[in-house]
Amino acid sequence: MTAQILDGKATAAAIKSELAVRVEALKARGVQPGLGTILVGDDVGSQKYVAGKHRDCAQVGIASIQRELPGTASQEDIEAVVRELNEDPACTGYIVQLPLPRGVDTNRVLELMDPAKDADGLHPTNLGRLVLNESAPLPCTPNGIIELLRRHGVEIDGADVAVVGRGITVGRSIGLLLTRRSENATVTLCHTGTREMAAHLRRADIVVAAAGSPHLVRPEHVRPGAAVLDVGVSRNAEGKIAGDVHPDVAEVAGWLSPNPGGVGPMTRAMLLANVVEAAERAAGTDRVG
Ligand SMILES: Nc1nc2c(c(=O)[nH]1)N[C@@H](CN(C=O)c1ccc(C(=O)N[C@@H](CCC(=O)O)C(=O)O)cc1)CN2
Repeated sequence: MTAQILDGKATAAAIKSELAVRVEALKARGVQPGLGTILVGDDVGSQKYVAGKHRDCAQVGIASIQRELPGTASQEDIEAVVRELNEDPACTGYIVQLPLPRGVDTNRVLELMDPAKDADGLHPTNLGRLVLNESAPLPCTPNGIIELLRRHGVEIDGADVAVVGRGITVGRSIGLLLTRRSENATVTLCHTGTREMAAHLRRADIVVAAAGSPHLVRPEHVRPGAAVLDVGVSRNAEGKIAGDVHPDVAEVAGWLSPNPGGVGPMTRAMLLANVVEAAERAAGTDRVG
């Protein structure tokens, strides 16, 4: 078997075209959505991801607001920029690029954000709303994974899903989305303390690998025909990317998201979707395009 590719790049391009129409409709009503980013430090990966977010904004007509701080910035320096974007009317939504440098209290920074401007869906109020089944911006990578599966016709309803990794951008929140009535999956969250991880993976219809551990998921871990999403990214000394999924998994899986070109572009597309939805909500209608 050779897996069908879950093409995130092409899917994200289609989503961006749909969003561009909605942004036009907002602008026709005098509403200009604007995405802010706060980048602290000089991590090459983070710089690339933030640059990509602003390229996407230009493509769909969203204004860009960029704030950069050195890796030596203090907690107070970062919080001052958060307060500034909370108050800036041109910034209709924003993100704090993660991870923040060691020593910074990430939770305190996230909690200081205005939840109405939280374009990542990572503010505790918005995560709480998700738990309570209330309307909230959805975390971008989990939402991107679901959209990627849906648009490729992979059955989620009733599926057994194994997630590897308990980070805040993916592992912690994806179960909240996948177990909603609209998705109806059964989710097992595996992590470094999980015994028999191979057995959990082998049983799954869908595997989401988000551990940041190169080639952790190997062909013998995957049920033939399963869908495998490669989310983790590790970079070697030369900056070359390795995903969490071994390339030979393509011989066993029914669907496989490439890395790069899979979940990453979908994460960015869902960020834009959150910005557009927030602007539409603020304009007094759920969808104007
Ligand atoms: N505030 C946030 N921080 C982080 C998030 C997040 O959702 N919000 N997720 C990740 C990084 N991330 C988004 O910020 C992200 C990762 C990957 C990509 C992407 O498009 N990757 C490309 C490859 C790019 C390259 O060459 O390196 C791909 O997969 O094709 C975009 C965004 C952690 N931080």
